[in-house]
Amino acid sequence: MILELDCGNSFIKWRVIHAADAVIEGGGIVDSDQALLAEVAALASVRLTGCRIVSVRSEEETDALCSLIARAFTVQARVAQPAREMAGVRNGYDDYQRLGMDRWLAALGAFHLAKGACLVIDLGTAAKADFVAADGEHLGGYICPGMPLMRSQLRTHTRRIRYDDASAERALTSLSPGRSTVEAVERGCVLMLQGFARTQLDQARALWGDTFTVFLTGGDAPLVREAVPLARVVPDLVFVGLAMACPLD
Ligand SMILES: Nc1ncnc2c1ncn2[C@@H]1O[C@H](COP(=O)(O)OP(=O)(O)OP(=O)(O)O)[C@@H](O)[C@H]1O
Ligand SMILES: CC(C)(CO)[C@@H](O)C(=O)NCCC(=O)O
Ligand SMILES: [K+]
Repeated sequence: MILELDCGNSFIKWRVIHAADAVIEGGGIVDSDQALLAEVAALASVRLTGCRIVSVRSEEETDALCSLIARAFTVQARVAQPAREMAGVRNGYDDYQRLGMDRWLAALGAFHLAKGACLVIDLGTAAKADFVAADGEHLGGYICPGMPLMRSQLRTHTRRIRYDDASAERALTSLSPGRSTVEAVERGCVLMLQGFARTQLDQARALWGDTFTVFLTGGDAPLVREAVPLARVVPDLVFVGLAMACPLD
């Protein structure tokens, strides 16, 4: 079985798949390396034969995680590396090594699934959009603060915005104008996220008319789902690209 890891800025998404047929044996989201080891170890009957990782963390942090995995499961992790071109997609950055690996792999996965022009909207700690043309040219993209960053900036830089996570969740049962601080902030930030997604869609239409596929991924994808009804929601899009960039046998 193969352990797959997507190390974002706030969370690590993991899953274990069968090497032969990619059937998913288990998975989860954790907020630390130690929690990851505990959850993977707790998965009964797991004998890992390989591990592949995509990370947007520092090289030191990623190396440390690889060492932990090597010690705990005796497998050598393969870490996805930047490329100028892969699987028919050409990296659009002036310096291809600077493009976030999560964005690059999501773009590879999306182009593979769409087999044509596509827009990827990935809503995590940061909100990202990437454009890949029908000929595989990655045109570039956008990075904005995601929901967690918008929220924490408001909390950090104002004196009177204070609320707990439970009331934040309750506030999102509707998007009508807020009648309390928590409603005003939470709904306002969701509308920002939806506005981001709609603007990307407008750009894609201007470029490609109606012939493109929109993919929605990342932990906060559900918050904009209704704003982008055409989108294919693919929570594991980065893993699709990871398998392409790091084949194991
Ligand atoms: N089960 C979950 N665990 C943690 N976060 C979740 C979960 N479900 C939804 N979320 C939301 O997903 C968001 C984080 O998304 P994601 O995990 O894609 O971020 P990330 O990969 O750490 O960030 P980035 O991709 O920008 O580096 C948070 O705002 C959180 O509220
Ligand atoms: C934008 C983030 C932080 C999102 O996870 C990541 O893709 C990253 O660190 N990218 C490097 C900067 C860039 O993509 O231009
Ligand atoms: K991510």
